[in-house]
Amino acid sequence: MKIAPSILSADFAYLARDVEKVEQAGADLLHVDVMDGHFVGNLTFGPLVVQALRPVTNLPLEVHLMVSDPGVWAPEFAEAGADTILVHEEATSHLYGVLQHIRAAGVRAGVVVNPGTSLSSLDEVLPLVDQVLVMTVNPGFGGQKFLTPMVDKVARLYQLRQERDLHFAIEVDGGINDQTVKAAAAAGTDIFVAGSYVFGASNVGDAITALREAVK
Ligand SMILES: O=C(CO)[C@H](O)[C@H](O)COP(=O)(O)O
Ligand SMILES: [Fe+2]
Repeated sequence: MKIAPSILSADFAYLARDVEKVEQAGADLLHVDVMDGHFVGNLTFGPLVVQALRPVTNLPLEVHLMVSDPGVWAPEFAEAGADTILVHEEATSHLYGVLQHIRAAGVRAGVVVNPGTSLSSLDEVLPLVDQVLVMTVNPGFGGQKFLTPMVDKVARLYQLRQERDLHFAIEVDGGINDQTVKAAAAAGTDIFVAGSYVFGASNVGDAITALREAVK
């Protein structure tokens, strides 16, 4: 399993310090939630924050684009040093092209589905992506409750991957803690985003260890 702490729940006044903490605690990658106040009702980071983080960590940076114009912003985040860029299916009518452009820039490309979006809408892009992110909360805010019905969606995605002999990583995002992680893991998740559970803990190392222990 890979654990991707979401810096949405970090202390923004001490971002580099918090990133260093999770890196030392054994996080596998860093999840950066980019929100534009339009696609979702919250505003967070721009490419300059990714550019600032790049030299302070060796962790791969994955950018979760919750913006209305992913085709406009993806190149900016690629340039800023993103290793993976995740684009919402719901955000663009040019999903295939945006994913192609991300890959052409030498960056891993992923697609994201909101809880209400069917996996069938990903049929044509699955062979093109390195990662599929199943939202397990409605996007926009950290600290929300895990949507249990999404476990079945992950299981169906896992099955689809096998049937079509594809190799994308399966990721979940939202409401992951030492309990919800179990069902998500059993359904076939490879990468677990965790924001409030990790950064809200008194010891981030203990929180990351608890996630790993929970799925053993
Ligand atoms: O994309 C997100 C919200 O849109 C966040 O990555 C997600 O909510 C993580 O936070 P938490 O683990 O606290 O639920
Ligand atoms: Fe996210």
